[in-house]
Amino acid sequence: MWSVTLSTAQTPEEPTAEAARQLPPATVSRLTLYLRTLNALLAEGTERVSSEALAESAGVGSANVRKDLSYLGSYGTRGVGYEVAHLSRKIAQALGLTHEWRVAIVGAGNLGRALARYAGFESRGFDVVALFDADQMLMGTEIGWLRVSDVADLESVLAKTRANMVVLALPAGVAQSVCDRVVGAGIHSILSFAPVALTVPAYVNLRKVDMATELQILAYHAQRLQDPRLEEDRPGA
Ligand SMILES: NC(=O)c1ccc[n+]([C@@H]2O[C@H](COP(=O)([O-])OP(=O)(O)OC[C@H]3O[C@@H](n4cnc5c(N)ncnc54)[C@H](O)[C@@H]3O)[C@@H](O)[C@H]2O)c1
Repeated sequence: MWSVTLSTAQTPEEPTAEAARQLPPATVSRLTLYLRTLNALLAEGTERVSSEALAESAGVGSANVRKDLSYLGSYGTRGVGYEVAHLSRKIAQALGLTHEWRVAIVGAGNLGRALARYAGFESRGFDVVALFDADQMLMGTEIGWLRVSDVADLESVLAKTRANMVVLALPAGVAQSVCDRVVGAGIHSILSFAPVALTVPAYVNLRKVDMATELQILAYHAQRLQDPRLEEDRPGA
């Protein structure tokens, strides 16, 4: 499962009580939201932000913000709030975004192509460095600023491009065997869109994106809100 180990020994500002601290998964998710907001504030030259303003823009409660940021040793100052640039740096550090993340996408179909063309990854710290497929018709074609590489050369291209993260945008039937090769090539961070359970060694971080499951969860909540027996659960009730 995804987890972030926060090293606390990097700068004098980090808490020193523990060598490393694991952030709760919900905190990790919210930190990404705060970071997006903070980066927008930085871009417009805002220097300080209150926990209330940060909470509102991230769509969470301000108590959550204070708790989440306290894991990072950032407590803000009453009446003054948080310093935007400092907090943005701290969150990026906690999320490992100060590392160089070089992402390879395997599968240059509808999804892989859309991901390869998406310009928004770079600004969030992820360089897409390679795109693979098995279809010989696609070899060498340009998608975004990448040329499709043959998956037969997976290991050598991953090494040459210094990729350290892989996205699998493959049919379910081939995902495990490609995943095994990716792990064998030394990649420890994998994001899979394939609708299949993949097995990886314990030292590999595997995340699965399943939009259909998310939609089902949304449908469940929508249906609950329509149930007359649950009147009191409705917003504004
Ligand atoms: N999780 C989600 O929310 C979500 C959303 C959309 C699609 N998907 C899944 O993502 C995957 C890709 O979807 P798509 O619409 O792009 O499919 P697609 O059929 O358009 O693309 C799949 C690509 O994988 C390539 N491929 C097949 N075997 C390969 C191999 N061994 N090595 C490298 N490339 C290989 C094919 O040539 C093709 O270009 C599917 O499994 C789909 O179910 C998931």
